[in-house]
Formats: sequence, C-alpha cells, structure tokens
Amino acid sequence: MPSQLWPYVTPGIPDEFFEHLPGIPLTQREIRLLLISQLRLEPDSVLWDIGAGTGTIPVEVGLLCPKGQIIAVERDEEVANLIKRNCDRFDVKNVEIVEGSAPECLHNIKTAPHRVCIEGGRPIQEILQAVWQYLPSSGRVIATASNLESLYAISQSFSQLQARNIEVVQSAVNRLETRGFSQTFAAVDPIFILSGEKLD
Ligand SMILES: C[S@@+](CC[C@H](N)C(=O)[O-])C[C@H]1O[C@@H](n2cnc3c(N)ncnc32)[C@H](O)[C@@H]1O
Repeated sequence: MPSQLWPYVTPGIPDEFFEHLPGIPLTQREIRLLLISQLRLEPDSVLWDIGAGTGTIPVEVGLLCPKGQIIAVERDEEVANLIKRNCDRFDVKNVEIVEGSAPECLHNIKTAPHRVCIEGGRPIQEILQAVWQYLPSSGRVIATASNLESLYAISQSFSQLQARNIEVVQSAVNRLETRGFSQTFAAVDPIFILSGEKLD
C-alpha cells in the first residue's frame, strides 16, 4: 500500500516532507538517492542503518522494499523518537528502531544484516570492524565521510578488513534557489560515499 504522502515507487522524497528537528542532521534528497543506489538492495534485504538521524533512509528503503527489514540504530533518544514519527508519517511498517550507541548496542540486534549504512556513526573504525563480524559473505557496507579524516579512517578500515569491490563517489549537487530577486544555484554539502563488500 503506497504512502499517501509519497505515492510513487521511486525514491527521492523532498526534504521538507519529513519532520525535521533543529540541529538534527537530515540526509538531503540527492545524497540520499546516491546512498540508496549504492546499497544495491534486494527485495527482502535486511538493512542496518547506523546513525539513522531523522530517519530518511529507513523511510525511503521501507517504502522501496516493503518485504525488507530495516533496523535503525540511533544513540539519541529524542532523535530515535523522531525516526518513529517519520516512519508513522509515511506509513512505513518494516522499521525497527534500536536506541543505543554503536558499536556497543549492535549485539542487541536479532537479525544479521545483508546491507549496512553508516552515516555519522562515531567511532567509525570500531563500528566498521564490529559490523564486519555480523555481515555474511556477499554483504555490503556503505559509509559516508564529510571530511578528510573520516575518508581516511573508512578507507583504512576497508583495507584492513579486506573489503572487496570498493567504490568511492563524491557528490556534487547544486539546487536552484530564489535569493532576493535572483535565481541562484546553491551547493548541497559534498560528501564522500564509500562502499565495500565482504567476500569470503
Ligand atoms: C548525519 S546523521 C544521519 C542522518 C540520517 N541519515 C538522515 O537522513 O536523517 C548522524 C546520526 O548518527 C547518530 N550517531 C552518531 N554516532 C552514533 C553511534 N555511535 N551510534 C548510534 N548513533 C550515532 C547521531 O546522533 C546522528 O543523529
């Protein structure tokens, strides 16, 4: 049953459709689309979204893969409640919210992941190493970096974990905005998206 708020089968929900709290990060639409495409989801994939924030990824993936299962991990209680409200807003039923800090809370999750999205989870190297223990062969991890230190940390971890088929993409997105009397292109913050697979 498609959501009334987003009745389309394609992802790409406008940012302003989500409930958004001041100071709580939200992955902007075009970046979200890149992340979702890199996840290479199957209809029944189990996705762990670590550092789920406003919950835009669980909502989009929940609508895209109604037979899949999304585990949204978020350390902040107020933000975890926001994820729940955003899932309710889009009538998404296949998201379980785990409130806790990764990597410590990961052992509470009952279902192993086929795909893992790590966005903003700190400490990133420890999270990646922990996630790798739960990931089955052919499982896939994507992680984002907004600065050189995170880019290096993720890249080094992938190398230590012997991740295969590594890809790195940097976004460059501009949106037309009205500023005063002008129509101006404004840059969406660029981000690196790294992906790697576990192949035994
Ligand atoms: C960049 S935001 C994610 C935005 C999200 N993808 C969205 O679209 O709304 C990162 C989130 O990760 C959470 N976080 C950071 N470190 C964490 C950790 N170790 N365990 C769980 N959550 C964490 C923060 O509280 C924050 O809400």
